[in-house]
Amino acid sequence: MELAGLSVACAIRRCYPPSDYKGVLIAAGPGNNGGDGLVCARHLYLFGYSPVIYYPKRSGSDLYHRLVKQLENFDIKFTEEPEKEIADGKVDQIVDALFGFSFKPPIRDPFRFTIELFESSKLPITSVDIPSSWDVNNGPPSEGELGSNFHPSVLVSLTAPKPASEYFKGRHFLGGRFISPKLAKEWGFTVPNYEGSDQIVEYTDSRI
Ligand SMILES: NC(=O)C1=CN([C@@H]2O[C@H](COP(=O)(O)OP(=O)(O)OC[C@H]3O[C@@H](n4cnc5c(N)ncnc54)[C@H](O)[C@@H]3O)[C@@H](O)[C@H]2O)[C@@H](O)CC1
Repeated sequence: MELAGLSVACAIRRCYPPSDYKGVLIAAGPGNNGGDGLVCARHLYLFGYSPVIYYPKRSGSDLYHRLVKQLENFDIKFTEEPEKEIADGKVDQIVDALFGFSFKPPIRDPFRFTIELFESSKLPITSVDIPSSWDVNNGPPSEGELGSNFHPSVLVSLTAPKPASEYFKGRHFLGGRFISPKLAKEWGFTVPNYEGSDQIVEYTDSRI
């Protein structure tokens, strides 16, 4: 989770630098995808961004309490009103860390509101592992359903791209520099040649 969140922060740093996109709203869901978002928020802060976190359904586990505590130690702000942060001009970009591969439709509250916010927003959005509301295998919901108009500008696939990424049209990165060649072979993944201290590789790159 730590390296996954760092990978996402590195992709954001490459696409949307803090000089132009300082204010970041991180929408964190109740599972591990949300945990990646919480870790990402901490790294974004350390990279010079001003993160604000919307985390409406908190996990009760100790790991998540500790992630929240680390954020509080940096005085990183939590909000219950992400739409107000956007309306007040405090947000230049959004991180979608609501759901990853364990999402099962239909979307339940309070997340319907968040997907509507994503769909109506003109701000750049980076999705963690899978765009939230998309099915891990079949991609975006059918036309007319909530989420069918949600098309983030950046996707950071973790460990390996999921089938849904074939429907994605923006900048696509692979992150998660923690898989051993042995495990990759067992599971049929391709591990790219991450350069130097890089945590991500972009899918236009011959190293993947
Ligand atoms: N290789 C791996 O397994 C890794 C996984 N990671 C992250 O873990 C994610 C998967 O994490 P999880 O399995 O915890 O699951 P998710 O974080 O994808 O989502 C599960 C949570 O979403 C809720 N949920 C599911 N469908 C819903 C719906 N329709 N409406 C409202 N709530 C809904 C569930 O109740 C559960 O709390 C990945 O996508 C990735 O982001 C990374 O941390 C790194 C490595």
